[in-house]
Amino acid sequence: MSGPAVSLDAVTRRFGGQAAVDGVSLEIAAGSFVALVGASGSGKSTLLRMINRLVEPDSGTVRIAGRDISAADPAMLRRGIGYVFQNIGLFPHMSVAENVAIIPRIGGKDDADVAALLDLVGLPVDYAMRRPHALSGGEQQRVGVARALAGQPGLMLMDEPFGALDPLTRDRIGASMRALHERLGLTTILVTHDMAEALLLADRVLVMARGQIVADASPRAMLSGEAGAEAAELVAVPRRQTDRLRALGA
Ligand SMILES: Nc1ncnc2c1ncn2[C@@H]1O[C@H](COP(=O)(O)OP(=O)(O)OP(=O)(O)O)[C@@H](O)[C@H]1O
Repeated sequence: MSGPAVSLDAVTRRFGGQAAVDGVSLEIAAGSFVALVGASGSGKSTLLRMINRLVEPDSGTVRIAGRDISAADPAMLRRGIGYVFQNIGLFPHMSVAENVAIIPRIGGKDDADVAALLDLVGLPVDYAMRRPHALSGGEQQRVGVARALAGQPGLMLMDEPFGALDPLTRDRIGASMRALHERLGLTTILVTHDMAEALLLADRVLVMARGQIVADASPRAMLSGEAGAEAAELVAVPRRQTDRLRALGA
């Protein structure tokens, strides 16, 4: 099984005359893991949210598995797409199990196998009866991932999902997301501010600036400086940190 291909053709979205996403054309291969990086305000979230129609483009076409999504019913469309974002917003009055099961229930699908989903995201099964407030931030994000997976999506859209987590937890959840991506044959698009995370998790890194894709390369090509000045500037940050750490340890 493989998640769907996603394609954008000259997609533009303006807010108050300013283009947040400016004529972006892009082909994302089925089953790939793509990271979207770039400065704050460069248009990453807007681009991502046009793929599940939380934001509508002013012009251009978004296709999933070759189908123009503007013709789809937005609710139906979202049933096939997992969406995880920072501070996922679990329902506080519901148990973890109820939070996870709500997506398939809304979608009219069979009940979710909550135990299997918790296991998939690395949470103990006995967490199922807890309320969200009794979980750490990282555990809540894992529940958010389980909830997003409950509808058995082929496509996962992740918007800074690990942003509020400590670095160790972030590293662990990132690695388990990559493993889940492989295991479930997903297509994954991850928005992140962390270039090291993008380089370590993704097959392909897209750099956005001023609403456009200004670099598009594999992590290896990004690291070797073949992806242009904007990418080199971003890659320089983790590289400088690594050098400084190495110097400290010497
Ligand atoms: N609903 C909205 N109304 C008005 N302007 C918006 C709206 N959503 C986004 N924008 C503007 O569009 C631009 C791109 O925003 P977007 O959230 O896509 O950037 P981003 O790269 O995801 O930023 P960040 O990394 O800070 O999350 C910004 O200038 C933002 O202020």
